[in-house]
Amino acid sequence: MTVLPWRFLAIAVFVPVLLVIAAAMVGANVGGGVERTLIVFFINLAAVAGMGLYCGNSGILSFGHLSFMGIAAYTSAILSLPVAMKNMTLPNLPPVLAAIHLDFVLALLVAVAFSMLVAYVAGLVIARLEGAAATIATLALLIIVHGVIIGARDITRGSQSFFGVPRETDIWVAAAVCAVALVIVRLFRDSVPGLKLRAAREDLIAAKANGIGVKHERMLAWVLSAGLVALAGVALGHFLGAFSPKKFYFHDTFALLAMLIVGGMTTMTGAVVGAVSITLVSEILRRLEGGIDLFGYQLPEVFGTTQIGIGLIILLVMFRRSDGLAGLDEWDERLLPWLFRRKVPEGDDAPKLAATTNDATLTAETVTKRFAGLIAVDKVSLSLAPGEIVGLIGPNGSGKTTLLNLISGVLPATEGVVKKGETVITEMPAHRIAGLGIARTFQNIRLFRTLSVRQNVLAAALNAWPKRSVAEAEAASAAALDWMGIADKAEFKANTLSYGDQRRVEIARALALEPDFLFLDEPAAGMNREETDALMETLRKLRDTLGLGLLVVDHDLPLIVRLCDRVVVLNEGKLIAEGAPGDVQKNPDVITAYLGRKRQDDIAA
Ligand SMILES: Nc1ncnc2c1ncn2[C@@H]1O[C@H](COP(=O)(O)OP(=O)(O)OP(=O)(O)O)[C@@H](O)[C@H]1O
Repeated sequence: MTVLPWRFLAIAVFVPVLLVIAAAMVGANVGGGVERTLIVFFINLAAVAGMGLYCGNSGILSFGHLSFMGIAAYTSAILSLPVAMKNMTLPNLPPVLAAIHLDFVLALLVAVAFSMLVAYVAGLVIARLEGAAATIATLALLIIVHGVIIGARDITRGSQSFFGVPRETDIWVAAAVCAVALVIVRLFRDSVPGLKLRAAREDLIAAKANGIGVKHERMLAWVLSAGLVALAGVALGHFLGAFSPKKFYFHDTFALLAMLIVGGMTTMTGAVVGAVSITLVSEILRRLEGGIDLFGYQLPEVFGTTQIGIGLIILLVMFRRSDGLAGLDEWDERLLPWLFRRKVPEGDDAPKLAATTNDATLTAETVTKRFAGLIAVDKVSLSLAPGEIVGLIGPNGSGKTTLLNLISGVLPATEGVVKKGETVITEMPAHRIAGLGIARTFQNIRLFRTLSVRQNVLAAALNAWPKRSVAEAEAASAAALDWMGIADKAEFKANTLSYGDQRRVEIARALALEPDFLFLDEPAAGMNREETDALMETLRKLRDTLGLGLLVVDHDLPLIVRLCDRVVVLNEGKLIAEGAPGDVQKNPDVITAYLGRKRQDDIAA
């Protein structure tokens, strides 16, 4: 399922496919060295794009993908080797394998499927890991697979060259492999799992708090990307005709990673730019490495020039453009931005957020949170009814944000129970709690910074429960943006907006989940008085129109007093007062603890 209309994506993939076909035609006509270089280029590009599908969308760099290239190349080679040849070169091959002889296409399909199966098994561990741990695990995978290939001598000829592989990869096969990889990578980026993964890549905590659980999406990206790299591996094996395990180890991992990093690993465009740049630079440096004649002066051979040169290019790109030469946008997003502008119906046809039908109360019963020696929240009980606006106040460090984190599942409670109606949600992961209709914003704005405003909100809207279609989620997103008055900024990147607008996007993102309860952590921070008043008006309207229960944390006391039906006061993790804003304001404990003696005098005056 894609989050962009198919006709847009058709344009986005049509151009690169056309370029691949054009390049293949040139290569086929010119022949010789150019054709060979182009074949290798297509195969490398397919592999880099495949790696980018996982690395770019998840934000996790992988050192392990060459293992899938190796697994696929060996599998396809063994399956397609003629039986007589196998008897001669692999006398100890298990009988089942010795008797099999598949044609190229069938061998390719089996090899890719087998590689994806291995990826799935490895993914049970790797796809659950985050950040550096995941990257290191992929490195371990590369080493393990390399060891297995060398160790399985009867099947792979160990570290010796595996030869006699039918040479089936011509320029058209390589071009087809490349085109398939580019199309799948581009489509995945704007698929529902692709958008969720990219959101989680930008901010995992915010993603979870907006209902985005990425376990399945990460596994899907891992297995799909392994499949594409495997496809490239089969093509490579049947192009070379002979290879050894070192072809699928560190040296080539470095070369492909260089393409990925230099081009930019988050896009298909980046894969193309990276593959073109590194191929060109490698070709030039390789010639230099062998020593060249420069205007009659013979330059000496300098071994290692290619590696050093590529290393320097990586350094330079990281220094000047850390997102890679192609940046974070696809070519179509950059050159054809009008493709992505959406017309939202207006007037009576304008999309609307549905009013909540929830009648369950949210309750926290004696919840406690201990951080090592510190008790941040100490046996606090709190309730929030549908349609109620509750203010949560207290001095700095009194435990307000921690309490929101406990109820929304961002932090596990040390003790206590949180329930929505009769449903206990204390042990639930944050994304499931969000799916149950409990949405929130953060004190330190947590947007998916490099995604557009529309994508930020849509990524959340897709997780509302019961499940809805992309069109319904888009309608909810448009309505949420309209509520917060930022519909006209839908195509802006979130990190380009003003502070106030970023806060509004965060609220719109939470609203797009069509929640029953909404927690706002300092929603007016950074807004001027006019903006704060407008926000208050919107929040009140949200309650009146949609029936939401709102829990608002803010240091702006006039806002809290004017907005809230009830106020809860924390001090040093303990609940010290609760009641109508007017009563709480006069409570001596609150005045002492929260406002201090000086303000006490001010208020009395
Ligand atoms: N992850 C954490 N690890 C250790 N201590 C923490 C953690 N999060 C919060 N604390 C501590 O818990 C206490 C309560 O912090 P919390 O952020 O909930 O207060 P707050 O009332 O929201 O403060 P503020 O108004 O300044 O945002 C503070 O002493 C804080 O330092």
